[in-house]
Amino acid sequence: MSLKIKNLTVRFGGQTAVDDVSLDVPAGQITGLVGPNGSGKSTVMNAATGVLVPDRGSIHIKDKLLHPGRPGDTARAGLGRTFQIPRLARRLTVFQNLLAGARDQPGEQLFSLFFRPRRVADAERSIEKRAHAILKRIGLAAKLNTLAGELSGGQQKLLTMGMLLMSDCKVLLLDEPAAGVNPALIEEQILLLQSLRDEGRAILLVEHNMGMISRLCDSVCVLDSGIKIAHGDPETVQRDPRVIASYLSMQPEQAPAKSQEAHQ
Ligand SMILES: Nc1ncnc2c1ncn2[C@@H]1O[C@H](COP(=O)(O)OP(=O)(O)OP(=O)(O)O)[C@@H](O)[C@H]1O
Repeated sequence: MSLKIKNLTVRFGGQTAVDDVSLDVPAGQITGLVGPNGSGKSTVMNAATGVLVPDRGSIHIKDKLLHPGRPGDTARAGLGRTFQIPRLARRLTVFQNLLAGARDQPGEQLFSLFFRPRRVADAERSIEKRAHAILKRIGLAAKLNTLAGELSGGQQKLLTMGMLLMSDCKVLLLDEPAAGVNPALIEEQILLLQSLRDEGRAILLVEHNMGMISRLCDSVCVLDSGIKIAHGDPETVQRDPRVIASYLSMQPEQAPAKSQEAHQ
């Protein structure tokens, strides 16, 4: 299942945050979305998830046009996202957070709850089984009873990815999964993302960590002031003079070299 963003333009008042950006996020690939702070990456993500209605352009999943401003429809179509700051129920356990990530649980419907109790119990057992398998996969099996708020930042990010897997999202938008995460957990994230790609999921990865981008991405799209200035394989893009110029004009704390240091 692929994601296509066509001719996206988003304005905030007089400011154009994203200017006629088109982007394909194919199934079975990891597509990077990079650019200096304020270049429009989150705005693209917000338009793709349907929480933001663009001034122009359209979003398609598996060639089906999505109606802007209807995030519920977008989620049902199989798209899920994580955030720079993980959104979790911090006072629930890791396992409870995962269970909350499952969609279409029959126990949520009063009719099923009262008149089809066996079906509800069977569904709950299968959801719990899936949650255990996902816990293993994200490396948090030993933490199932830990409160989500007590996990490290990196573990919280792994948990939010696990929640997307609970709802079996086929298109994953990941917002800076490596930011503030220790190098050992970044390695776990990389292995997880490679396996998700190999399963045929489409992944859009927003990340300042250029080491992670180079290792993982099949292609990279670079934004600068809302404009797409380059798109291609990571090596070619990093040698592109417009990309170099764009990053050279960044503040030192945003520059890719710093992210690479954090990665090493
Ligand atoms: N809700 C909003 N209202 C007004 N301006 C906004 C809004 N959201 C974003 N912007 C502006 O749009 C531009 C693009 O912002 P955006 O957050 O998409 O960039 P970004 O590349 O994700 O940045 P960062 O790397 O810091 O997360 C910025 O100039 C920002 O100030």
